[in-house]
Amino acid sequence: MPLLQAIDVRKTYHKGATQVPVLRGVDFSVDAGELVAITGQSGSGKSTLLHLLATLDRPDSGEVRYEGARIDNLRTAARDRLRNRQIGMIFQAYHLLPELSALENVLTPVMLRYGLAGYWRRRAAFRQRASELLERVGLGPRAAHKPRELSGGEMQRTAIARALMAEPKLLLADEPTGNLDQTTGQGVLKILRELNQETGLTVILVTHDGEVSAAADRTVSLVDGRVADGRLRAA
Ligand SMILES: Nc1ncnc2c1ncn2[C@@H]1O[C@H](COP(=O)(O)OP(=O)(O)OP(=O)(O)O)[C@@H](O)[C@H]1O
Repeated sequence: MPLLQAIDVRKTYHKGATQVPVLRGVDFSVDAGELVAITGQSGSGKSTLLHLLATLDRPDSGEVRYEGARIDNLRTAARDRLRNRQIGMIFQAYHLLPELSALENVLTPVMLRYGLAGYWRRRAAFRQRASELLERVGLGPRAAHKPRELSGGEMQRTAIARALMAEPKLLLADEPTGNLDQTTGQGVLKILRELNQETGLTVILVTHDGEVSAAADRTVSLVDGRVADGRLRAA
């Protein structure tokens, strides 16, 4: 069974009298352990699709399935639980909380999941894991820094550590290297690839960077609101 499936997913935006049909029947599936790149021209609907996969928005019709069960029609509480426990997300705008240190930002998913009392009981173990994740992305020495004291690449890596804190099975990333210079972007990509290989983390990332999609197992290309090809790359 695939980990994630989109079945005839459609989405049209309405702006006044104008209709913008973006997704016109998207079908694809991703198996556990894959690293898949979603590509397509600017405006082709990549971010829209990622938001639907992340249950941040709902399709007009069609289904999104996670481990075989529909997730496109979940109620808010169930959706929040799914996002908190199964799906990590990283965005181009890092959405770090400015008043918190890198370490505290990484800890926020477990605070949300377990509540402050629950967090407090297991605080030492959580802080240990958060520190290890920051080490993992090369930010051990920056743990106490606030976002404004971090570079773009460091903020992006903090966001990756945070996305992994709750041990998700699936990581969704919107242009994870988009704002970064080439070397830093390659570093971020390398981290995602290593996590994928070492822990079996499934990664779906949106990119318009050919180098990034070339590093993926497979590319899903959006053209005219549909998937153009699901070409398998040699391992
Ligand atoms: N909330 C919205 N209301 C109306 N139109 C929208 C909305 N969000 C996106 N669109 C339109 O939908 C289309 C797809 O947008 P989307 O952000 O999914 O594309 P993308 O492939 O991620 O683009 P890019 O590579 O430029 O980030 C665009 O034409 C955009 O103008």
